Amino acid sequence: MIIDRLHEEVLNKGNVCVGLDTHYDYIPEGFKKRFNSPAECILNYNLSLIDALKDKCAIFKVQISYYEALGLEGLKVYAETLKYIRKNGMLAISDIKRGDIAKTAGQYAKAHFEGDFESDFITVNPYMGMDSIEPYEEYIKRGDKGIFPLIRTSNKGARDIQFEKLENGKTVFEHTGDQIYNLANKYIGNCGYSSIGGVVGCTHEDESEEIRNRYKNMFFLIPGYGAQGGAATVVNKLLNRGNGGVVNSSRGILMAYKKYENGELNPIECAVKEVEDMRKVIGVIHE
Ligand SMILES: O=c1ccn([C@@H]2O[C@H](COP(=O)(O)O)[C@@H](O)[C@H]2O)c(=O)[nH]1
Repeated sequence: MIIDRLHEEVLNKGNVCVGLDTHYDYIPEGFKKRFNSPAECILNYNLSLIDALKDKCAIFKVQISYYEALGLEGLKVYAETLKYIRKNGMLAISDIKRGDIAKTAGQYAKAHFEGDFESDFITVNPYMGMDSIEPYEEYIKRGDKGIFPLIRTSNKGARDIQFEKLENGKTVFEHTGDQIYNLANKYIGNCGYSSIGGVVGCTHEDESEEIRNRYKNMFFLIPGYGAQGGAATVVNKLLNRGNGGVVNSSRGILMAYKKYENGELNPIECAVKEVEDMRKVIGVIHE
């Protein structure tokens, strides 16, 4: 199962998930000067980061919106970035957050688990119901693909809907998470986690320990670290003896150079330092 590979990557390289939400504005002027177009520059920034970080992170997450926003040129960069990650033996999460009726979800599955945009994991939005997740199962069953449905997101607005109490006494995110968890239990790998994981942000502390205990076999994609202010203490509650999750930081790594004097001259080295620092504060126990 694909989750066994991710579990192994965490054992070997720690819990960092490097987010490639690569906006042209995030790249320093000196780096930009070497290229003829924003698309070419973004691709080269990504490739340089992948080369420098592939031995220091568990996985890369590519946020599709930053590439879609640049039209066809951007989508070519998106495809090339995914190809490069996977060609280097690394795993990729495509952060696409799709959610639609089953027939349409089937096309999303084909689009992101095969062909030009093939990825190892995708994020999905389960709030249209469990039938919107079913089409991905065909790929999960085969063993080499996985999904991360949204459960409790990192944004402030998560409280608007996901934290609401239902008549059954559960919050909306627990009700959703429980249904995902039931399905996830069909696809447990040798490592004890399922290839159906869950997105749980590290910006809301209160229920974090409870969430970890409620979803024991669920591998978490944990966004919110760095630019959104998510804390290492929350991350450690969501992890399970140092495994069971990867922690994403995108802007915090892409623009790490801003923390250092003259950092813009060496943005890739600054990103490496950021990932190394991140590894030191999260998920210290591995077994
Ligand atoms: O709950 C969620 C789900 C997904 N995300 C995504 O993670 C990254 C976060 O970027 P930062 O720059 O590290 O804040 C981004 O791609 C989001 O779309 C999330 O933040 N929260």
